[in-house]
Amino acid sequence: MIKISNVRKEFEDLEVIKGLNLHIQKGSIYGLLGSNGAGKTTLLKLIAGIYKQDAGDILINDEPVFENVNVKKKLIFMPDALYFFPHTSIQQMAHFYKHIYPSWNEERFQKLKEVFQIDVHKKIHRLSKGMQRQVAFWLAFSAMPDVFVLDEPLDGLDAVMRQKVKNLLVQDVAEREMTVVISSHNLREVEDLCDSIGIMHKGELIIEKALDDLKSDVHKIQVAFKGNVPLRFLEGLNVLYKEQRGSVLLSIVRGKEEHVVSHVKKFEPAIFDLLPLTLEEIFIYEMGDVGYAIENIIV
Ligand SMILES: Nc1ncnc2c1ncn2[C@@H]1O[C@H](COP(=O)(O)OP(=O)(O)OP(=O)(O)O)[C@@H](O)[C@H]1O
Repeated sequence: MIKISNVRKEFEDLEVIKGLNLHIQKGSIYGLLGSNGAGKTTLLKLIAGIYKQDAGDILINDEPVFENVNVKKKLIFMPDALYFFPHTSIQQMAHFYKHIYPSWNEERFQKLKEVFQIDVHKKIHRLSKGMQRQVAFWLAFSAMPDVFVLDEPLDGLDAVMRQKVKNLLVQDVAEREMTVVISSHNLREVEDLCDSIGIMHKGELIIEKALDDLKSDVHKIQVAFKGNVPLRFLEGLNVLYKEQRGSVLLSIVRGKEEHVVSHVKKFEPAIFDLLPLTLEEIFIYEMGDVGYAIENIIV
């Protein structure tokens, strides 16, 4: 669906995207994570055809996106800083969208009044930040895009509205295979929503995996032994991090769960817990691996 091959982008001699490759399946919700300044917004703007890459290809359904009306009429980009025409009402903006997006669904726009409950005659620039964000979603969902690219989209929405918007997103993915690319620093939200994850750092994609694979590959283990930790205990494990807290040894290990469990049990620990890592913990570990670490990653 979305295919990015060897893409590079520079701003004034600063290489912001460094030969990046990415493949996003149709009907997938792809979460783009990364450190500040990693290049996420730049990448999203390249995918949306707002920026032109200096090298490489960006294809949506096998067509280049930049200055391609055919692709852009089926794609919506929601930036982190929203922009609406000044002095325009929701109704007028809907009218504008109707002429831009051939798949605009007026019935859906009317129906979504029940969800968003804002007077369509209100001038958008007079609404609160969160309400403006609601209007952006309202218009986007009514335009029925095939591809929805969102940069930090849920910021500013209250918890109830966040849930409603997430439900609408998931519904569009399930019912008509909309493809979603979403960047966020809220990892819990990404964990709820996304099926695939890409982690960026300094213009590169350092990890790209299905969320389930990412989570089943790394574990947190807590063990305690009657005496000292047996000498060869850690040797058979792929240890990413370890920390002794009193008699308990906490470690993060990579590998299949069955292998980890059978290895640990051979040493007959007095206490043994194997816990899944949250996406937040995986993110922090992976960033640590590329030199972007904090002191203590076990929480
Ligand atoms: N229009 C621009 N002109 C010059 N430099 C830019 C421009 N846009 C982005 N950059 C630079 O590109 C780098 C990546 O910025 P980008 O906004 O893509 O990062 P990000 O991953 O979205 O960051 P954050 O998580 O902090 O929002 C930064 O060093 C930024 O200063």
